[in-house]
Amino acid sequence: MTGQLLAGGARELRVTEARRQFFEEGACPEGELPAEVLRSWLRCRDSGVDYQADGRGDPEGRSGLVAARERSELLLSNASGVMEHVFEQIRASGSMVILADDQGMILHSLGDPDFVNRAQRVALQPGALWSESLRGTNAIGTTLVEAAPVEVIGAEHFLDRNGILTCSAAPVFSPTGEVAGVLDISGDSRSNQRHTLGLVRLAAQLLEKRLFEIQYAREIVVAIHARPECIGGLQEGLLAVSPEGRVVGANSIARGLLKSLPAGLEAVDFSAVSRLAFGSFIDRCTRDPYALQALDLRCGERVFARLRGAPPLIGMAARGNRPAAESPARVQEAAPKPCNRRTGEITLECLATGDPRLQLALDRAARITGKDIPLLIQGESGVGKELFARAFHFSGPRSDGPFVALNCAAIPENLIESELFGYVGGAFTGARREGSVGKIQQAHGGTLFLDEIGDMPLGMQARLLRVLQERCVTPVGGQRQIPVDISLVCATHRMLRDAVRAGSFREDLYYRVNGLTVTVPPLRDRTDIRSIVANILEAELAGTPREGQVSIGGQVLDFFERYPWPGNVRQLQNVIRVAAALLDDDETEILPVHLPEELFGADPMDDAESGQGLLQDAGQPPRSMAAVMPTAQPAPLMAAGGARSLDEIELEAIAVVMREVGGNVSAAARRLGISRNTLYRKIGRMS
Ligand SMILES: Nc1ncnc2c1ncn2[C@@H]1O[C@H](COP(=O)(O)OP(=O)(O)OP(=O)(O)O)[C@@H](O)[C@H]1O
Repeated sequence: MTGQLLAGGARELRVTEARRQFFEEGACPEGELPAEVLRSWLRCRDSGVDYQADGRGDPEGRSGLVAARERSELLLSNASGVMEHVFEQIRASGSMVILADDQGMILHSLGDPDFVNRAQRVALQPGALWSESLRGTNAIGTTLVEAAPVEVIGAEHFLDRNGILTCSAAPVFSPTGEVAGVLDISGDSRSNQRHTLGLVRLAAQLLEKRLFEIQYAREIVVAIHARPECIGGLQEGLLAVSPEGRVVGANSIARGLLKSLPAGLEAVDFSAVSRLAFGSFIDRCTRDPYALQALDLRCGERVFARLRGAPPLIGMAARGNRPAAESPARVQEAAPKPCNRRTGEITLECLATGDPRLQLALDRAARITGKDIPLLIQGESGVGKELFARAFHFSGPRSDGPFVALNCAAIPENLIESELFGYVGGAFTGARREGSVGKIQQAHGGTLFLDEIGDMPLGMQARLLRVLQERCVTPVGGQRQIPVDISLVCATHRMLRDAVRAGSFREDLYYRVNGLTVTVPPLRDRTDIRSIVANILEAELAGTPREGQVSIGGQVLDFFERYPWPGNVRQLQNVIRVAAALLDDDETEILPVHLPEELFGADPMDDAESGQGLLQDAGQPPRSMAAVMPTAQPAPLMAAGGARSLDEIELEAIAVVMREVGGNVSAAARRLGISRNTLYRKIGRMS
């Protein structure tokens, strides 16, 4: 403390001497004063401010104050809470907290009565103008000029009469980057506190944040910071972005991070500050609203980012690359989107590969896109119901909105409620402090896909019905109803009508969810297997060096067309994935040898023992891959043309053993005394 006093005393002496040199000798005492104070002294001298003045600058009349307060109403009404909070920290320190507008007019103050009386003697009170041009160097006026926090202690004030003050001030920036006002803490020059400037800076940031949140309550707000742990705290940068991807607001921290935002923000596109397009950012956030996304900025820095606010805003954003007023009819006229099977962005048209039953379902679904009619998709497991639902979503006017899927059979009954409806912070033990946004809300502006709706618990069915009727959702533990705008698509592998009869599915919900019912046929009944295979292979190899290089052998395709596919398209997809992975570097055709072992007869439906097999009757579905192995009739060692080659004999031996073991490669390898890999290689030569 004594040290601090001594340091304070030495500083005072230095400033007194600098003052003498400046005013009496016209010198510029560099190094003796903080740079911003010296800059200010020079400005004051250049503009003719009289440092000995004492009669100027009395408070404006009451009408001036009323007008100024009206002009800064938003600032004033939001500042009082912050000011009270700051005042609590400095109470009894002989100080006051002051809010001034962007001209330096004091709008409001809170202070210790003792100091308030003394402050009034120098007109530090509401209604007084503390611009630098009027009162010389002072924390409020100089902060406005410098647009940065400033501390002015004792004799550093330009006017002699203000030497009794010590003042610390920080600018409050508007969300468009202009200085909207100044927060200041002033006290007796003898009681300068070291941390005051830090405190007033924090308070200004808090106020800025509040103003930002109010102004952009309806916009998409993105929180950013270079350090992930700062997101959610006072230090986070905030960006407000319009649904079209235009940055319309940024707090001062975000401006610091982005480096090149102009004040006023006219026409700044998100892509001008970030390398990741706004639509892609929104997509990532929609997939996981709580994950931090890394954003590489155009200025070369990397920050972490998270969407703030309720997901309804996400929906609006995602839709927003097109004007809100655009009619569904026009949207449908737009050029069809190309299929992207890897990202799941496909349309109903992409799914039309020639099967007449599926075509009927596609045509009917296409007629209701953009209409408020719920779609119910029926079909066995793995037939492509979710893919159908996605295609329906991407074929309609909501295609730029989120597609949010929930499998009602895959999550425990006690979690469905919070997954679907979300919850507020502290709603139950183990709940996240910040709460969680449910799938229904996440789907706002887009499509909610409820897979296996028939497995939804009855209690949940009642709540879902209410949401569908009222178009509002109330998170678990919350009171507020949040409006939602969703298109509903449900899927089930069982007959919902039977579930209604059995009492496990509510009849009223049944009628709500099946506006239109379509059925996706099982793979064994489809006539377009070759097209599906081609699509799967293409998607599987896309982006790899083998893209477009691999084909599927005729024998394998024949087998695929006759196999019953109990696991439907999902099983077929796995088979092709494995086969593609088993290809050697120099192989470009998928052959029987590349197919997974279970298709070779390990299957319980294996028909090897039934005597059926290698030579199938046309039209008879094979039960195993053994059925498509080459015919293996034992042949004599000597043929008509003389002794046969060792290769031929070896291949025949393999074919005989394969037949005996019903196509089971492991068993055949054991019996032949060679490894499975060697056997695979040799079988490859046979095909
Ligand atoms: N026509 C198709 N072409 C290519 N791949 C397809 C096709 N139909 C479905 N698939 C693929 O098959 C897999 C299973 O499809 P999907 O998940 O849509 O089936 P589902 O009927 O919803 O399954 P479940 O009943 O188990 O939920 C997915 O990986 C999907 O991409």
